[in-house]
Amino acid sequence: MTLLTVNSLESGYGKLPILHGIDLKVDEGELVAVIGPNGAGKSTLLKAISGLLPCWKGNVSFAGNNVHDYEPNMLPTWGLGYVPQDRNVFPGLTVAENLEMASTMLKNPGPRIKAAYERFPILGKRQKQAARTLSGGERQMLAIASALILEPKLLMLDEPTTGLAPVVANEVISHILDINRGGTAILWVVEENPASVLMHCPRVYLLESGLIRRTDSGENLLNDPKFAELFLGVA
Ligand SMILES: Nc1ncnc2c1ncn2[C@@H]1O[C@H](COP(=O)(O)OP(=O)(O)OP(=O)(O)O)[C@@H](O)[C@H]1O
Repeated sequence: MTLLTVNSLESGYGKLPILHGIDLKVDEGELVAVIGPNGAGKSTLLKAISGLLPCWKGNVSFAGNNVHDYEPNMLPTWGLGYVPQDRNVFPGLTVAENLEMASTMLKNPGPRIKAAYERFPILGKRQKQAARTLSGGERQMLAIASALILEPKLLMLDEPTTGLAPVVANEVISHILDINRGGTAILWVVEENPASVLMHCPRVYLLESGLIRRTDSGENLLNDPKFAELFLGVA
C-alpha cells in the first residue's frame, strides 16, 4: 500500500521557486532514496512534504491525508517521522529529556524509551548527558531515536551521515537499515557514502535543479559509469 504520494509538487521560499513539479511515492516498508547535487532541493523537498513549506501546485498525500490541509504537527500522529539535517535535537536537554519530549503524546512512554535504549545502547550510557555534548554520531542516533518513539510508518531522514567519520557513518547506516528491516518505510536523502546506501535501495530518485531527472534502482545507478563519475567520484 502506498503511504506517501507526491504529485507535481511545486514549492519554494517566499516567492523563490525551488521545486518545479515533483512526483514521488513511498510504499509501506519501502527503502527509498533521494540523491542529487548540492542545492538541488533535497532538503526543500522534505520540508515541503512535512508541510513546513507551502504547496503552490500539486499535492502531498500521507496515509490518505492531504498534508497541506493540516498543521505540520499533525503528521507525527498519522505516522510520519522527520529527522531534519540540522537542529534535530534539543541541545540543552539531556538524552533522557530529549526522549521524554519526543514522547509527550504517549500515556505510557516507558516501554518505548526502554526500546530506544535497547536499540541504541550508547544513548543508554549517555542518558544524563546534555545533547550538545554528544558526538556527531550520537546526536544523529538521538535524533533518530526521538523520531522513532512514536513508531512512525515512514521515517524521512535528511543526510543523516553527513560530517560523520566513516566508521560512525557505517554504524548509523546499519541502524537505519535495521529500522527498515523492522517494517518502517524510509525516505532517505543521501549525500555522503552514497554507494553503501544506494546498494540497498530498490528505488532512487535523482533530483537536479528542483526536478526528478531519473528514477531507477540503486543497483542500476551504481553500475552506470556516468552516475558513478558524478556522484561517486569515479572517473
Ligand atoms: N530558507 C531559505 N530561503 C531561501 N532559499 C533557500 C532557503 N533554504 C534553501 N534555499 C535555497 O534552496 C535551494 C535548494 O536548497 P536545499 O537545501 O533544498 O538543497 P539540497 O539539495 O538539500 O542541498 P545540500 O545537499 O547542499 O544540502 C538552494 O538554492 C538554497 O540556496
